[in-house]
Order: sequence, then C-alpha cells, then structure tokens
Amino acid sequence: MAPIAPNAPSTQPADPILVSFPDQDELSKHLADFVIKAQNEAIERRNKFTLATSGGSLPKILGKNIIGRPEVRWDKWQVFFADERLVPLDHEDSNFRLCNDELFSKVPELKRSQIHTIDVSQLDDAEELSDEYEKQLRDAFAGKESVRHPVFDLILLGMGPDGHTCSLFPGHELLAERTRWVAPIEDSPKPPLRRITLTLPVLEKAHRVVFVLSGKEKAPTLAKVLEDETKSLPASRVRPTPPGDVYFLCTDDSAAETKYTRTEWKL
Ligand SMILES: O=C1O[C@H](COP(=O)(O)O)[C@@H](O)[C@H](O)[C@H]1O
Repeated sequence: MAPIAPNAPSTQPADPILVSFPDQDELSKHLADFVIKAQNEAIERRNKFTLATSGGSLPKILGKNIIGRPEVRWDKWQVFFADERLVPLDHEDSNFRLCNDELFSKVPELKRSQIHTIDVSQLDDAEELSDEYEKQLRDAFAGKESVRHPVFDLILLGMGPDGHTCSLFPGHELLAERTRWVAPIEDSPKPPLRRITLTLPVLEKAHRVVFVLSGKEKAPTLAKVLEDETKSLPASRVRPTPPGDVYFLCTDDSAAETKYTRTEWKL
C-alpha cells in the first residue's frame, strides 16, 4: 500500500463554521459581503459565478443589503434553485416568486436567462421535471464533457424547525440518494407535497455552503444540528468535501442554545 504523504490534504470534511450577529440587518450586511467575496473568487477562477439559492426566509435577508452594491457583477451570475415547490412560478408558495419579489425583480442587470427556474408550466411530472433540471445543470456545469457532480461556487440554504434543508426532510428516503443531482419528492411533510430538490452529493461538492438562519425559533434545532454526532438531521448531514466549507451565519438568538464554538467574523 502506498504511504500517505505527510502533507496530504485532509479528505475529512471540515467542521462547520458558526458566526452570529446581533440582528437580522447585521446578518444581511455580512451575508452580502460574503456573497460578493465568493463571487469575486469564482470570477477569478472561471469568469462566472454559480449560485444555488433557497426560498423561505432567505431571499429577504439576501436581497436587503446586496441590491445596489457596486461590487456585484450581476452579468456573471448563473442562478439555480436548491429546491422548488411544484406550483406555478407566480404562486405565493413558489421559491422563485419569493426570490423574484425580494431580489431578481429589483436588479434589471440580472437577466431572466441567467435564472434557471423549475417551471411546472413547462412539465408537470415531478420525475420528468427533476430530470430536466438535472440536464440544465449538466449543460451549465459540463458543457459537452461529463462531470460526476456540479461544483457550485456557493449554495445558500435555510433550515426548518424540523432540521430540513432544501426539500430534504428528516427520515426521508431521499437522504440516501447518491446518484441523482436533482430529485423529486411527492410526499413532503411540509406543504406543498410536491417539490424538487438538489441532493446531498451536490451540496457536498460545492465550494461553499452557507446556512442563513434568523430568529429564536431556530435555536433548539441549530443546537441539535451542530452538536448531534449521529448526524440524524438533514442539515447536519451537509458536510462539503474538502476544500469545501459549510458556514452557519445566523442571528445571536438563533445561536443562543448551542454550545458549539462561534468563530470571529473575518472575510
Ligand atoms: O420549505 C422550505 O423551507 C426551508 C426553510 O425555510 P425558512 O422559512 O425556515 O427559512 C427553505 O430553505 C426551503 O427553500 C423551502 O422550500
């Protein structure tokens, strides 16, 4: 057996990085700085910035302080969805609609062709729709070459009180999915029932994954996620492969119940 090189990079996922801020506005400002840094590094690497975003509380926190920042190179962004609810894009449950209301519609420089939606008006079958979205990812990430996984520059995630993230729910069989990049779920415990989600292998391959959490109702779950060695909750299973990192950026009240070490903010 070949000896392990003494300075070989670790293959073990790094521990999550937890940073907390006094309130949602501070969280939002620092999130904007973080996204801009990720954007700049991505543009330097490949002259484009691939982002997957979630719905829920995230779009508002993201939109509030990034709109109008002169450093943002909107023309370089390619935006995908970490998950989507299978409702029309203008429905109030649609993650696209939330993102559109809070961000996209306020940034004319970000063209509709740069936003990769999961659109039930084009295809209503959840299986077919997830295959079609996976194809969009393959086209965007691989061109004509084949790649094992897309490597997003940044994935922004939320976390529900049950520990779900994307549309990956506790105890659900989709947590075991290792082949597909995108998968349908038709029995979501949280309405609406029908959704499409990125799978864990895609989250694990990203350069950076950032959970964005605000409010004291997230506190008990965040403590479980960071301290649960058994990794039973979906959010605790998101551990990017080195050199990828996972961050939890949150308000102080979200972090109030965890004993996990907080890191000083530095960019
Ligand atoms: O259903 C969903 O919930 C999660 C968490 O939402 P939040 O409102 O607690 O932030 C969200 O990240 C996901 O995109 C959405 O489909």
